[in-house]
Amino acid sequence: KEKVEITKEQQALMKIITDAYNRHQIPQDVAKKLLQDQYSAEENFLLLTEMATSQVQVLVEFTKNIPGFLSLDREDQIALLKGSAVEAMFLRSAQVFSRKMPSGHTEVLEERIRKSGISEEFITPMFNFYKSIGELHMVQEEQALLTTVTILTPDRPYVKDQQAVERLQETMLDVLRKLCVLQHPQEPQYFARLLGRLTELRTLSHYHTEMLVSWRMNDHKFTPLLCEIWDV
Ligand SMILES: O=C(NC1CCCCC1)[C@H](C1CCCCC1)n1c(-c2ccc(-c3nnn[nH]3)cc2)nc2ccccc21
Repeated sequence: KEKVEITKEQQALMKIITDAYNRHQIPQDVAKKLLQDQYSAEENFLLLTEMATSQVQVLVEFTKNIPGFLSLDREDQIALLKGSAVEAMFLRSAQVFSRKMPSGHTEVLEERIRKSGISEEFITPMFNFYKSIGELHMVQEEQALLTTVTILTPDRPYVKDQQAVERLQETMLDVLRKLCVLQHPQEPQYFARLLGRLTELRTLSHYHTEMLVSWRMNDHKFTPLLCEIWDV
């Protein structure tokens, strides 16, 4: 049985990424807001676009802290951000949903999201994803590295130097793999399960444009940044 060991460099890399991930959190907590009051579909949609806009800004700041990201071709940096923004949003939403809350709060939050205005057909796949993320009980280092691996996906549209992105992603995957073995020794398949969630995430993100237009309301307004990132 080979001894899995995280090197000093990998330890330093993990600290940089986890600190950046925790530092670049959304200012106000959307879950708290949703638990406080019930809002109309219009108010919920506005809340979503506000949260998503600030999350994109936070994502840009976070990527600047990924060692090697700023050395990539600048247009490739943009392509990676644009290509991963929706997945990063659903991943962050899943982590918000899976956070430990006082008893009964998760059920209220789920109800508020179910009734928020999203069309029924997307509610099931979205919550299936949220619950499958919750079941993993990821530590914050795993959450930060999983988001980093998602951002560093080489086959996003318009990425020119895929090899450079692949090399970076492999560096992160190696740390994540070791971390999973050390954090979940009883579950040798944990790392594979974790990567399986990224496939589910990509599928969920394919629905995203349809999800947006299917909100039960007339006029869907977006911020300029979201028009750029969400292709709406
Ligand atoms: O604000 C939110 N998510 C932010 C979390 C932090 C990162 C940036 C996004 C939304 C809420 C908006 C207001 C109405 C209820 C949902 N949200 C979602 C969610 C719901 C539908 C779409 C979507 N996309 N396209 N159509 N609908 C996206 C995300 N899942 C959540 C799980 C836990 C907590 C909040 C959650």
